[in-house]
Amino acid sequence: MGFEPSALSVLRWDEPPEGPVLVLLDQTRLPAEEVELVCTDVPALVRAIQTLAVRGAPLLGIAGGYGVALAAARGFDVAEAAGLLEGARPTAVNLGYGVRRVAAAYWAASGKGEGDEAAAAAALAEARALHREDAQASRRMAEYGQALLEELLPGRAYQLLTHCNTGALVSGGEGTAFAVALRVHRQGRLRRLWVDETRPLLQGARLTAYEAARNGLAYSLLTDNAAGSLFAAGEVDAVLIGADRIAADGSVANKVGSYPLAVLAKYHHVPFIVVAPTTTVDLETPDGTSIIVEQRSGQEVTELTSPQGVSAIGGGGIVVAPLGAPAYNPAFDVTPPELITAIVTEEGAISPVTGVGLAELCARSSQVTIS
Ligand SMILES: CSC[C@@H](O)[C@@H](O)C(=O)COP(=O)(O)O
Repeated sequence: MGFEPSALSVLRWDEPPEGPVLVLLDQTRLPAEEVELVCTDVPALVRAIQTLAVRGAPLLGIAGGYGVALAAARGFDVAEAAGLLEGARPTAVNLGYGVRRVAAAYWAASGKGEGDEAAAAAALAEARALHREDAQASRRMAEYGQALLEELLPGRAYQLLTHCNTGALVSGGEGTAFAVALRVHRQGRLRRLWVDETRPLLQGARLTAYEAARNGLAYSLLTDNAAGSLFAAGEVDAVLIGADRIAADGSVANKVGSYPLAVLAKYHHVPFIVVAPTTTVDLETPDGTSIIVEQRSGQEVTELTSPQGVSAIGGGGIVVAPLGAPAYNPAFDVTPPELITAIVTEEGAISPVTGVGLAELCARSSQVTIS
C-alpha cells in the first residue's frame, strides 16, 4: 500500500554527515513560526515531548519509536533510552506502545547476533512501519467517521465541534477527529468546524485553527466556556474528539475539557464521537479510574504564554494571577463510556461503547502486539 506522508512535515528522520537525527516541527512555535527542532539524542527528544514541541497521542508513539531508533543508530544504551522515552509523559498510551514496539524489533535483531548496525537498521525499519501504519489508520478512520456521521445525521451539512488538536500535527497522516472533519469538508458537507481554544496551552487556538485555515475549512474559534451556549442554541450537530488512552471498559482519556463537552452533548442529545486508532486502546487498563492523568505545572494556568514569546510553553508569559497562586492543571480528563455515542477506529466503529465491542475491534486490528 502506498505511503503518502502528510503535506505538513511534522516529523522526519534525517541522516546528515554528522550522524542521524530526528527533525520535528516545533509545535510550541506555531502558528507564529514554522521552526524545526533537531534532536540528536534521546534527552533532547524527551525535552521536546515534555514541552509539547511534539505532542498528540499517535505522533508521540511515532516519535518514541524513532527515538529508540536514534539511540540505536548513535550507539547509545537502547534500554536506558527506551525507559527515558516511555516515562516522558504518562497518559498517551501510544508513547509506550511505539517505544516498546521498536525496542522489541531492536532486541530481536540483536538477539539473532546480527550485530549493532543490523539491529539499529531493524529498529529504524520498525519505526518507519509504525509511521506508515498510522498514516493508513488515519485514512480509514476518516472514512469510517464520515460514514458514521452520514448514518447518524443523514443528508445534512454539519456543524462539528472539536477540542484540542487532532490533525496532521499529531499523526503520520491527516490525524484522527480532524481527519474526519477534513473528509466531510472535502465532500462539501461541513458547514462549520467549531474549534475550542483548549486552555491552558491553546492547542485548539494555535494548532487546530492553523490546520483548519491551511486546509480551507469554514471554522470559528471559541473559548472553552462558550461551548455550552452553542449547544443551547442548537448550533452543534456532533462533537468529534481524539483520545490519549482508551481503557478496556471504553473510558476515554483526552485533553482536559473533553468530559464537560460529553456531559453537554448528552444533555442536548448531540452525538459525542471519539476517533482514535486501535494503538490508543489499552486493554490492560481496566477502567477510567485506572488511567494516570498527567498533572502539569501550575504556571501554565497562572501565566498566559504566547507562541512568539521566548519560552512559548511552560512559563515566561503574562502573569494573570497573584504571585504564588496555587493552580490545578490536569492535562487530561476521563469520559465514561455511557457518555460516548461511538468510538471510531481504523477497524470500524462501535456504538454503544462496550468493553466487548472494543476488544473485538482490537482483535481485528493488524497492529503489532507486543508482550
Ligand atoms: C489524535 S490526538 C488525541 C489526543 O492526543 C489530543 O486530543 C490531546 O489530548 C493531545 O494532548 P497534548 O497534551 O497536546 O499532547
